[in-house]
Amino acid sequence: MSIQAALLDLDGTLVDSIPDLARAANAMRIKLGLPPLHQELIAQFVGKGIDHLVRRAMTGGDNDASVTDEAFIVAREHFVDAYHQVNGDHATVFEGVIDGLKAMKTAGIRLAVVTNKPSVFTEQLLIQTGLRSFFDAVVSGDTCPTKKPDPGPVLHACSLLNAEPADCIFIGDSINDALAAQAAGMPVLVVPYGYNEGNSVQNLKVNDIVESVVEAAEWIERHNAAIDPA
Ligand SMILES: O=C(O)COP(=O)(O)O
Ligand SMILES: [Mg+2]
Repeated sequence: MSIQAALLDLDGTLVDSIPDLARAANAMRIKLGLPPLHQELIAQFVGKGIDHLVRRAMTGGDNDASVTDEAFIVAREHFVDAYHQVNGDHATVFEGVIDGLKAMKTAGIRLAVVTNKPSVFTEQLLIQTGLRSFFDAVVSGDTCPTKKPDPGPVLHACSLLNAEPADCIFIGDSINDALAAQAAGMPVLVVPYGYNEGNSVQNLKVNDIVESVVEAAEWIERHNAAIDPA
């Protein structure tokens, strides 16, 4: 079947949101009496939703350090307050995103965002960056009972788009996207410029690595032309 819909990840694929996420994480740390962390380290904590980011930012990435539920609740509130204030301020749309989305739209491909970011922040960021109107559906980290790498949010996006998973493709930047898309039964392309928890995308099991969303649009066009030559 030809590809009829594309599901795109947000942080690290469409938008470089690290400057704002790092500001909010460091504002949280300062409230907790902790020194700020380097932006590059904070970037490794992004991709599994904000609860994961808050926990990792509290411990400075030390997986063995324990965080009490009470301390986590306080820290999360600090993070959410700070991120509300800065979300979108220093975020930039990656090169090739607008042209790639336009090309897919022109080709009749329906588009959805599937992100682990909570919906209040997703909507704010999509509107502020001017990307919201490209998308027929948006699934955020709190839309479904589970987050990526679980396939639940990916399958939910398919049903919102009225598309079978086998007729969709996922475009993301991390292992969470690759695992969720594969478990949902669709091919996945990854971009190398995102976060992927500090690891290279070269080792991910994906259908292809594309340099940009424009290249992803070209990949889909080639795929569809091979299946259904005009
Ligand atoms: O961890 C996050 O909040 C961002 O996640 P995303 O890469 O799924 O957009
Ligand atoms: Mg991402």
